Amino acid sequence: MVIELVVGAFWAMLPAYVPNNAAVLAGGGRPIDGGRTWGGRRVLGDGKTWRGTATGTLVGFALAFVCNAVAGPLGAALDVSLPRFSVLGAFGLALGAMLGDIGASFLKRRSGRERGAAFPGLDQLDFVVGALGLAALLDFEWFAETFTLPVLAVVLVLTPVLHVVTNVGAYYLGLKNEPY
Ligand SMILES: CC(C)=CCC/C(C)=C/CC/C(C)=C/CC/C(C)=C/COC[C@@H](COP(=O)(O)O)OC/C=C(\C)CC/C=C(\C)CC/C=C(\C)CCC=C(C)C
Ligand SMILES: Nc1ccn([C@@H]2O[C@H](COP(=O)(O)OP(=O)(O)OP(=O)(O)O)[C@@H](O)[C@H]2O)c(=O)n1
Ligand SMILES: [Mg+2]
Repeated sequence: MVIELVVGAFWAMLPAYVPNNAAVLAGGGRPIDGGRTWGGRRVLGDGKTWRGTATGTLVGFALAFVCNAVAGPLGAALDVSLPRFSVLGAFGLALGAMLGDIGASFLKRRSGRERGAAFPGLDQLDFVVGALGLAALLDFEWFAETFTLPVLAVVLVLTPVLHVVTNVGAYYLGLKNEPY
């Protein structure tokens, strides 16, 4: 049924959703590009740091094991079947989410956008493409079992909505400088 599909898709994406939240909360320090420029513009910019990337990846990866531990009782209480994460699948989702976001910053700088500028569409889906791509690359069997076509369709519709809601929430809580 639809509710089970939406809850399952949200659950399967949690290790990809949380890394960017954690990076915002823990970010700062040395930028990944070390201040280097390409074509007169920063390669990535000060918004992509080693600390944010490492913390985001670790938090997303660790969350997958918490999810695995509670999926049984929580699924039973909600009367839904919640997907489990393989080690490589979890790592792919967490690191891939960070890499997707970093890739988007690279594209933003190449297209002349300064740090913090919006790139509608890319901002909402960069981490989804990175997360699903790396998870599929690292553990395709688990990926194909978990991210069936209906689940992928829900992820593509649900994520931009959640991204807008969390970013506007984080902006009004003073955690982000821009509401996107
Ligand atoms: C475990 C840690 C360290 C933090 C978790 C805090 C938290 C409240 C997580 C919610 C996780 C979640 C399920 C999010 C799904 C939505 C999603 C697609 C998020 C993608 O991340 C966006 C992030 C950075 O965006 P960008 O790098 O692409 O620019 O947005 C910023 C988020 C934060 C700074 C984290 C804290 C956010 C809040 C406290 C916002 C308050 C949230 C609401 C009012 C609504 C929450 C709604 C949902 C969907 C649960
Ligand atoms: N890999 C990352 C991703 C995010 N952040 C932190 O989270 C903040 C918000 O993230 P994001 O919106 O992705 O970065 P922007 O500063 O908007 O930069 P960009 O335009 O390059 O996306 C960043 O400023 C930075 O403090 C980080 O340290 N490392
Ligand atoms: Mg931003």
